[in-house]
Amino acid sequence: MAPDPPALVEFSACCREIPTEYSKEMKKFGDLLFQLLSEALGLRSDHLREIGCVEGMVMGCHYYPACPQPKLTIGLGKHSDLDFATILLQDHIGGLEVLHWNQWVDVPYSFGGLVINIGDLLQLIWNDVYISVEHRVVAKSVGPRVSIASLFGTGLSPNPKIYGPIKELVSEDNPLIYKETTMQNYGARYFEKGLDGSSTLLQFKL
Ligand SMILES: O=C(O)CCC(=O)C(=O)O
Ligand SMILES: [Fe+2]
Repeated sequence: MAPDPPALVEFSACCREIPTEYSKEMKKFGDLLFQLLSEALGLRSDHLREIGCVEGMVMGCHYYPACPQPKLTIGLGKHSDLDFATILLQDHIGGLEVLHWNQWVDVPYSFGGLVINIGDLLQLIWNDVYISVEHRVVAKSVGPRVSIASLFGTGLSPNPKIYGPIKELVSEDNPLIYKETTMQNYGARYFEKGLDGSSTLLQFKL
């Protein structure tokens, strides 16, 4: 949906306006979110925007049908997002879980609530100051469940920008952990590996 949103005719007539409107609001919210994240790290408030963290946004719309045998299947396997950050809207069915101290913890549905997931590329440029969250979606016997993920990053689209740990966040106490990469290269490694439960970040450790 950003930087080049698809032409309206590419959407089915029934879902032209709401997703377009929603993506515009998410883009605005993304601008604010990355300002706050910059400030939280003691950087200038426009730091993350200036290096292009809000330039690209992909919207992933998920549909999980009700499952007759939820114990035998999984909605979406364990992974961390490859982008800078994701703003996630889930519905009342729930099922999203995050891995915390090796335990799966439920992320309950909250009316009007948005879940923010830090992605791999933010962990890389933050040099592990904050960690990209591993998460999954368990199958449910009720449903369908619908969720919309607004992923900030340009994924596999050509983008020459090079990303590496932000200088201000590297110190004697927090030495350089990751190699530099483009988003496209990171995305290619991420998809090549697939959702096997391990982190693509390991391939970028120095
Ligand atoms: O459906 C969900 O709640 C999670 C979706 C997700 O993890 C993703 O799009 O990366
Ligand atoms: Fe995800």
